[in-house]
Order: sequence, then structure tokens, then C-alpha cells
Amino acid sequence: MRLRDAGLSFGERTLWKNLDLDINAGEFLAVLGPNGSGKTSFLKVLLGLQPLSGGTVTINGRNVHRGSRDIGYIPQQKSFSPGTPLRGRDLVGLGVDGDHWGLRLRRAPVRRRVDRLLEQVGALAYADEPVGRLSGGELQRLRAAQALATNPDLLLCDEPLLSLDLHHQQAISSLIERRCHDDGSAVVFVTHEINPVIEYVDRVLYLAGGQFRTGTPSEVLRSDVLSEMYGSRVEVLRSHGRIVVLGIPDATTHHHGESEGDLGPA
Ligand SMILES: Nc1ncnc2c1ncn2[C@@H]1O[C@H](COP(=O)(O)OP(=O)(O)OP(=O)(O)O)[C@@H](O)[C@H]1O
Repeated sequence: MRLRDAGLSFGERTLWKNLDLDINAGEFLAVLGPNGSGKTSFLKVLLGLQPLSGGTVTINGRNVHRGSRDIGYIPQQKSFSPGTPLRGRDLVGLGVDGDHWGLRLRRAPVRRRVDRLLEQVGALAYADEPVGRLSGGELQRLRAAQALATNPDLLLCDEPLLSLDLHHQQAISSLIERRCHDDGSAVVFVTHEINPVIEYVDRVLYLAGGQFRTGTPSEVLRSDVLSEMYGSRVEVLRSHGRIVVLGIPDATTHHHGESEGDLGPA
């Protein structure tokens, strides 16, 4: 995947500009930044749902377009209405073959593949429940299984660990990591909290205040780099392999300040 001189603005507001970025097969890119910095918009650009204001974006040398089979997508959490006539396993089956799921799901190899994925994300127990009755975390695990059901060149994940307990955070993030580093999918992983995936991340794209920085986690997640982006003193601390960012300005504070000392995203 390749962006050249890419920019995105809404009216007067520039989310980023002059972005040159290549994401290669088998590379895990974390997209970080405060609320409203443009992380989801970045994914929408890659999905062909949001045109750039300038520059180009290509996947496998071709312009991006909606509905590409080269791309798997775990969307930010949404719920289904209670009456939705779809079971958990149907949702995963849509990932195996979105066009013909009703037919294909009856075939044994597809059923086995769906069952294996359901087991990997810990969803077998509720696979036959209507999706409208499931909790946010249960649904999120099904969405991960659905995106992993294809073998996408590019896997886009929008906060895939949100509302998962620690056990399932680890299960889902390590499935995504294996798909990346073992099977060679490029992964773009939007998150407010880098610590659950810090050991998997090859590169970071940090968006804030209409600017961006790219590099390895240790090149980008530094006090001097983030202070420059935010225009005020930001402190990046490392402790026992975890990263804690202190001093993110109020206007861009995150909803993830679970504990004292965990005041901002990494
Ligand atoms: N189609 C649009 N028209 C106008 N403004 C938009 C449009 N889409 C997004 N925006 C604005 O662009 C900004 C970036 O939105 P985006 O959803 O990409 O942020 P984000 O970094 O994913 O935020 P969060 O962390 O809250 O999910 C927001 O201020 C949003 O209101």
C-alpha cells in the first residue's frame, strides 16, 4: 500500500498533508493520535470511502476502490438492532464469501473454516445466537473472525480491542499479529492504547494537530517528538515494557485514562 503526497482536509481543517507512506506485506502499522485527529478517516481513505484532498493512494499498484477483496476490515464497534435475522456464524461466513454466504456456508470446508475461526476468537458458545442479542465484546470478536476469514493483503483494524477483556484482547491481537507476520498481510491497526500490541508494532503513524510523524515506536513515541506535535510539554515514560504518555493537552484528551499515570494514549 502506498500513499504519495497525500492530504486530507475538511473545509478549513487539515487532518494531514504531504504524507508519503509505504506499508509492506507483513508489516504491522499502528495508527495513534487523539480523538478527531483523523485515524478513522485514514482507514476510510484506504477503503476507498473517503477521497483524498490531494495526492494518491494505491494498493497493489491499483487505485483504491470500495469493496476491494484485497482488504479485510474490522470496523469500529457498532451494534445490530435486536431483530437482525443473522447469527454469529453467518456474520463470520460473510467474510469467507461475502457474495454467496447463504450457499457456501452449507459446504463442509467453509463450515470447518468458520468453526475454526469461531473457536480462535472464543465465540463458539454463542455462534448460533442472533447477533442483535450479543454484547459489544462478543460482537467485536465475531467481527475480528469475519475479517480474518478472508486472506486479505491488507487488514484494517479500527480499535479492534475496544470492550474486550484482557484475555480476549490478547487472543484477538495475537491472531492479527500472526496473520501479519506469519501470513504476510499488511496490518493497519488504529488504537488509543498501544500497550496491548506494543511488541507487535513495526511502525507507528502518529496523527495530532494537523501533523503526522512516522517511524518505529521508539522513534515516534518520545517526549521531544510528541511535545513538538502538540505544541506543549508531553512526557513519554517507559516502564516494564509499557509506555505511558503524560501531559496530552485537555482539548485532545482521550477516553482511555483508566488509571492514574495512564492519562493519555501512547
Ligand atoms: N465527512 C466529513 N466531513 C467533515 N468532517 C469530517 C468528515 N469525516 C470526519 N470529519 C472530521 O474529521 C475529524 C477526524 O475524524 P476521525 O473520525 O477520522 O477521527 P479519529 O482520529 O478516528 O477520532 P476518534 O479517536 O474519536 O475515533 C473529526 O473532527 C471529524 O469530525
